[in-house]
Amino acid sequence: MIGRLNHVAIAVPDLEAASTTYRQMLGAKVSEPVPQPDHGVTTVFVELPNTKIELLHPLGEGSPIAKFLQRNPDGGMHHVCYEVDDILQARDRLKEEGARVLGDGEPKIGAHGKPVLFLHPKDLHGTLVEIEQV
Ligand SMILES: CC[C@@H](C(=O)O)C(=O)SCCNC(=O)CCNC(=O)[C@H](O)C(C)(C)COP(=O)(O)OP(=O)(O)OC[C@H]1O[C@@H](n2cnc3c(N)ncnc32)[C@H](O)[C@@H]1OP(=O)(O)O
Ligand SMILES: [Co+2]
Repeated sequence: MIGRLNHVAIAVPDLEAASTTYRQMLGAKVSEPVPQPDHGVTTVFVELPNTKIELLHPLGEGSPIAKFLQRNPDGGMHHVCYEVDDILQARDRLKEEGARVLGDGEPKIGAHGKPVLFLHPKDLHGTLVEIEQV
C-alpha cells in the first residue's frame, strides 16, 4: 500500500542554523521557511535527488512538535512520510490493522498542497508516520 518515501522530517531548535548546515556544509538545495499555521510548524524543505528532508520548527501556541523539542533540545528525527494513492482507503485499512490515526481522523492539507494524515508512533515501532496522497 505505501509507495515512495516523500520526506523525512527533522525537528530543529534553530531553523536558520539548520538551513545553513544543509546549504553550506552539506551542499543541498534548501527552500525558504514557510509558516504552516494549520499544522503549528514552520517548514524548510531540502531537495535531495531521491526524496526530501523537512526541517520543522514550532509555530504558535500548542505546536505538535513542542514537547518533542523539549525532550530533544538539540533536535532530532521527527517523522517519515510515505506516499499513498488513496488516503481514505489507506486510513481505513490502517485503522482495521490497529493503527491509531491522529487528530480528528480526517486528512488535512499538508505542505505540498496534498492531503495528509498522521499515525501514532506507538503503533509503528516508535516512529511517527505521515501518509500523503500523491
Ligand atoms: C507541514 C505539514 C505536514 C507535512 O505536510 O509534512 C507536517 O509534517 S506537520 C508536522 C507536525 N505535525 C504533527 O506531528 C502532527 C501529528 N503529531 C501529533 O499529533 C503529536 O505530535 C503526537 C505524535 C501525538 C505526540 O504528541 P506529544 O504531545 O508530543 O507527545 P505525547 O506525550 O503524547 O507522546 C506520546 C508518546 O509518543 C512518543 N512520541 C511523541 N512524538 C514522537 C515522535 N515524533 N516520534 C517517536 N515517538 C514520539 C513520546 O515519546 C511518548 O512516548 P512515551 O514517553 O514512551 O509515552
Ligand atoms: Co511532514
